[in-house]
Amino acid sequence: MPRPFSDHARGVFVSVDGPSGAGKSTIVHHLAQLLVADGEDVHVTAEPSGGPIGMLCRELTETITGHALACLYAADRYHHLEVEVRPSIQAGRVVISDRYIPSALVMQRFDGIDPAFLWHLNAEADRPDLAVILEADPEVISERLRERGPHNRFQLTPGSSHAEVDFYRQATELLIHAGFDVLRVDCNQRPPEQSAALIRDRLMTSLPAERREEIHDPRGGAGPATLTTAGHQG
Ligand SMILES: Nc1ncnc2c1ncn2[C@@H]1O[C@H](COP(=O)(O)OP(=O)(O)O)[C@@H](O)[C@H]1O
Ligand SMILES: Cc1cn([C@H]2C[C@H](O)[C@@H](COP(=O)(O)OP(=O)(O)O)O2)c(=O)[nH]c1=O
Repeated sequence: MPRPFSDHARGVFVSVDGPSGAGKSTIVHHLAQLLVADGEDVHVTAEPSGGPIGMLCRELTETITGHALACLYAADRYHHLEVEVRPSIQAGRVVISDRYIPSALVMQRFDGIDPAFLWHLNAEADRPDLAVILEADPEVISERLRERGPHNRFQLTPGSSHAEVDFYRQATELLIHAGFDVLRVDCNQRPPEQSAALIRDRLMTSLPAERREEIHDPRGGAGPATLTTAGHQG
């Protein structure tokens, strides 16, 4: 079962998902900067991870489909948790992952996979302390994607942004129903810096009191806040 917040030694785990072009990578970057300015040690990571299974995901997403690809992404997630995410959380860092479980509940739907299968496949992955879902209208994101060009085969299907937004809506409902702490952020009009500030503020209010006090304390002899970044950001 996913571990509750109180099991984390000191750190915090935040995931950021949302349709391609919604602004995940940009917002993750700004959020990390804000948290470092607050004195936090921050570790920015992404899925697929920079590890060996993540590399396979990147290599094979164009050629492997369906259940096999869903299992490959889930394998990467469990390995990523074990070797990178949990150790960082246990070291007291704020870990921000650009894509996590919600992306799996959405992207593999493009290959027609049953949401119940995707849910069970990911059921043992740690629950983030905060699951951020970026929301934007299909017209807004498809325009951004047109400008930058397609990143993957999912984006080549006509109307893919509409389907993706719809899949995210369903996934978000599922996550909320399962008790995830979900923060939906409307990214249609809001500049990415503002979205990042909103997430940071929400993070502060949902942290246990003793952790909030630590953040607001001057670091004293603790040394400067650090920002580490895993390879292969999205
Ligand atoms: N709120 C926003 N308003 C306008 N442009 C944005 C906004 N957020 C992101 N962008 C732009 O949209 C593009 C996609 O952003 P990116 O962060 O790569 O999205 P994602 O990681 O979700 O695919 C980038 O060119 C980025 O500068
Ligand atoms: C985490 C995850 C990613 N993916 C896919 C979606 C993207 O095609 C790719 C992530 O690449 P990324 O570089 O983040 O894509 P983008 O810039 O478009 O956001 O991996 C899945 O299919 N399932 C998953 O569980």
